[in-house]
Amino acid sequence: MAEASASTTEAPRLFTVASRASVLAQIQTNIVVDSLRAAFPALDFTTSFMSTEGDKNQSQALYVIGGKALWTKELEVALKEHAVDMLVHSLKDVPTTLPEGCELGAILEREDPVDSLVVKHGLPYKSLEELPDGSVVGTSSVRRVAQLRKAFPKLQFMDVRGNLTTRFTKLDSPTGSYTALILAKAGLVRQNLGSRITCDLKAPILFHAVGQGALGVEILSNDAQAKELCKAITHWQTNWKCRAERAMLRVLEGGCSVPVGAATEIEPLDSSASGPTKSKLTITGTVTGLTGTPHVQTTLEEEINSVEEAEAVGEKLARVLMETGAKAILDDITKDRDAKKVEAGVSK
Ligand SMILES: NCc1[nH]cc(CCC(=O)O)c1CC(=O)O
Repeated sequence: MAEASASTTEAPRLFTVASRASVLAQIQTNIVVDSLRAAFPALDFTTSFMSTEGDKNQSQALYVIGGKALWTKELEVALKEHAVDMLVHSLKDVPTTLPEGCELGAILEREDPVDSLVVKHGLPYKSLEELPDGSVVGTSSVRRVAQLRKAFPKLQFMDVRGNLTTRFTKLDSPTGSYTALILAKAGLVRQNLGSRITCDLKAPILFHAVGQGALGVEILSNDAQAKELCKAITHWQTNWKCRAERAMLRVLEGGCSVPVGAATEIEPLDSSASGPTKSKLTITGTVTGLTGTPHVQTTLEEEINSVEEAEAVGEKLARVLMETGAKAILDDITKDRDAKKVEAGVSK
């Protein structure tokens, strides 16, 4: 703790922890600041919230307005200008490759990473199986639609954008067209809306997104003090699992808008160890065609001793997936998207 405080000749450093201005982002930032304060009671922390391009542009499809960097770019500018010290992100929204000079300093303990079903207020259904034929299910994730289309061919999946409040208003409106929404459980729970969940959709029905449910803290690579603070709030099991998932996605070259799913478990093999220790990592990766087929899925189970070894397992998993059909699926999607961009008048 003492090493992290400023030298006695200078004023103590105030750490500004920043994120997007959405309700969820603010809640997540407060989780990070609470952990920092608990670990470093003598240091000063404050928060800063800014709206990003992704928050402002809610009408155009995500593949038109750009990739994942949409949510992080403005924040990274503030980080690089030293206007703020740490950025809090939903890890699943963080690109697998960060800009030069930035890195993920911390990954905090994951909430349940699964997706959940929320049914329109007043309707008696609990699960996707119970929804009447033709029901409209709202989700803007190609991963969810691709994986669910084959098992539920009689349901219609429709895009829904906006923050959680907007989405719930659209769902519950008596004249609205949605019968249900699929959302990440973690976001619902963190916003105290867990009571609206009618069921969880887990593997093997639906594999969650890479990094889903975990918080990531981005810092400048040359900020040794921030790095040390981040190390103290990192949950090593979540870190190993999510680094493996992200390494897989990096090799698959997918952003948030590719139908890649994951399910990861880690079992420490030395139960007496309190920190990172030899563990059994079990990771499943999936890549699904946009219509539900083809679907490739592989599970690797390996003993690992470090986060680097976790990443190596994720990379290996991606290579196996690529060789067994993922490459054809992803190439197809890229072609299709480029064609749509040309139609929409956007240069690639
Ligand atoms: N893409 C939007 C997004 N980014 C993170 C979350 C929820 C929290 C999380 O997964 O960590 C959500 C909403 C959702 O997918 O329902």
